[in-house]
Amino acid sequence: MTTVSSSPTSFKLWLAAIKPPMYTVAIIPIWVGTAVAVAEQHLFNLRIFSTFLMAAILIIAWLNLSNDVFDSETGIDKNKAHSLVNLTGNKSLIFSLANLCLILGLAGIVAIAVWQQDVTVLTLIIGCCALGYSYQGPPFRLGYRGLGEPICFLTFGPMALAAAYYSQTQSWQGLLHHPIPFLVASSFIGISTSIILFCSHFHQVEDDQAAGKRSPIVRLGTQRGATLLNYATGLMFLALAMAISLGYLSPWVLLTFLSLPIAIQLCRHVQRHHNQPQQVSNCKFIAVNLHFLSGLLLGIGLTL
Ligand SMILES: C/C(=C\COP(=O)(O)OP(=O)(O)O)CCC[C@H](C)CCC[C@H](C)CCCC(C)C
Ligand SMILES: O=C(O)C1=CC(=O)c2ccccc2C1=O
Repeated sequence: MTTVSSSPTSFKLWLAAIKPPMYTVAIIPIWVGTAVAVAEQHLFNLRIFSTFLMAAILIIAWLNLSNDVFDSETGIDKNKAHSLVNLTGNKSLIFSLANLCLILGLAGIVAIAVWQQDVTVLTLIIGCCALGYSYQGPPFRLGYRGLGEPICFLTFGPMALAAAYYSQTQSWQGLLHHPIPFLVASSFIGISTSIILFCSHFHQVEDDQAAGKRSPIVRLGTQRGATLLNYATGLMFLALAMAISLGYLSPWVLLTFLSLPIAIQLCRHVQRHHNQPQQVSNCKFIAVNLHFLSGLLLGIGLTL
């Protein structure tokens, strides 16, 4: 078990275990789902938005803390010094903290349901959490079968954006009349979030194989994984460009293309280092930068 000291290395390990940049995955779907509502219905409720944002951050904290707990049970994290379970040596403490985050996060969503007298948002978010659990928790552990990316697409894309949209509008009317902006925006965010998860597998092939985890990179190999990353990234921006040129999205959405250099940096980096675990290990954080900047700009573009 790793001993906890107060050296700079230990500080870095704690930072890597807590993963502050990863919390942007909670912010962006709420931001973009709300932006679609603002663009279509000219509605914005700050109390609902800020409550939803805090609840989403707590749900991501649950997801990450419980991931370390469940992974400690399969042995997949035995070489991972920046696992919170390895750092503290106290699995039940981390599990209790995870459950506290989930309860507080869901309490925020329940508050929205009570204020609005409507359980639609709560139902969608409970669905997201159940799918998040099925990714990593027993007896499902669907991530071990390579199903993480489709789950990630569905939950962080259409489901989370629909929940954020509905929390502002309390109606599906606008979406039913003009579904294209929602479909394009939610696919964009679904793909960019799945790219983060996809990139997190490149440097872990050996540990994943040893623990019986059939991640997409274990299944495809790193070279084909790098090629698939190019296609997924290209598709994301191509769909956006088509929706803008066909007049479904405002030209302001072109602002999103300011994040294209990060997409190019990510694809080049992975193409060059896909089979060098040490060098490719930071690609997940390039993917986080791409997801954050593109999502931020997409939300701004939609509301202008
Ligand atoms: C915990 C996740 C990935 C870590 O996976 P892995 O074990 O391979 O990595 P480590 O090496 O770091 O251990 C993310 C998994 C995401 C999951 C497929 C879907 C989660 C859905 C969320 C609950 C949705 C929340 C929506 C929110 C905005 C309200
Ligand atoms: O620790 C990780 O690798 C991830 C954590 C996380 O919360 C997340 C959320 C959405 C997509 C990917 C990821 C991770 O890869």
